[in-house]
Amino acid sequence: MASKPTVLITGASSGIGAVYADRFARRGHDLVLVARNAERLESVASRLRAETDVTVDIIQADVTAAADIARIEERLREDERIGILVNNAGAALPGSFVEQNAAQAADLIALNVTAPTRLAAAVAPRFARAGSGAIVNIGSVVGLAPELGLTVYGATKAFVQFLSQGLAQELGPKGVYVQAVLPAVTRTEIWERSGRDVNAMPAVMETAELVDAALVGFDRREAVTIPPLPDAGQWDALEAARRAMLPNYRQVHAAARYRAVA
Ligand SMILES: NC(=O)C1=CN([C@@H]2O[C@H](COP(=O)(O)OP(=O)(O)OC[C@H]3O[C@@H](n4cnc5c(N)ncnc54)[C@H](OP(=O)(O)O)[C@@H]3O)[C@@H](O)[C@H]2O)C=CC1
Ligand SMILES: CC(=O)[C@H](N)C(=O)O
Repeated sequence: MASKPTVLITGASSGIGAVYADRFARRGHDLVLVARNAERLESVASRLRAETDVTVDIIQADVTAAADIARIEERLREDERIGILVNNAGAALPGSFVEQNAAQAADLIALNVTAPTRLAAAVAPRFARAGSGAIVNIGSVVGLAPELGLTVYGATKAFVQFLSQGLAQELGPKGVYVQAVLPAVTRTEIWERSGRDVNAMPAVMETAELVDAALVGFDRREAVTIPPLPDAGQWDALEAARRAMLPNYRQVHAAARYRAVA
């Protein structure tokens, strides 16, 4: 058995996932790479096999297809070499909420919400039993910003963040590390695929810088890593404000401002 855990990365055929594959390979981790486009996956895999000593398997799969995700879940449950899951596969939608339709929203939720939840659920019991392992979930700063007009996409990413923070609470004491990574605009195909021009954005991070920063957070075992945020204190303040409200939710009566005036 390899001394370093194998890393399973979804959405590794391009963009952020392909850079994660590169970086974990260079750290000496064997890889299992997942995406729909087998040719592109194989191209990433063969380059990494040539440039590093690691073993790279590919799984051609659509994580929204029942039979395909079942195969990945089985691999996560049974392959004890896999010690890190990177839930990265994702997409965005073109247009505004009224320009999108219900089927597009459901498809996006299947990809950005259901798939990472299922994969985390498949692997978490084994990691918890072993007392080790890591789950990295790629969210987005859009999940913190309803103002941006990317409502369904942002809602899926808010879910990813909550899922990650909740899993960190549940699994952290069992020795399992869970990280939410929240990129902002990063130069990848997601923009073109969702009908947007990344070059029209005022600030764009390159994938290498994004992933290298995310891995600094990973190595520090941060629960939430926001690579573009200059002042970490702003995130800490948001978390402190949220936590300060927790004891106030336990009430028998509605708050005074909601009581009917006699
Ligand atoms: N780029 C950005 O500005 C930001 C991106 N993110 C997040 O980063 C993650 C990676 O996206 P990014 O690298 O930007 O975009 P890309 O479009 O370059 O990568 C998306 C990856 O997901 C895979 N994928 C898409 N749909 C499926 C599917 N149904 N089944 C399996 N794999 C799938 C794609 O491969 P294939 O087509 O071969 O299946 C591809 O490898 C996403 O979760 C995204 O939301 C977050 C914030 C900002
Ligand atoms: C909106 C997007 O497409 C982007 N992936 C982001 O999260 O910023």
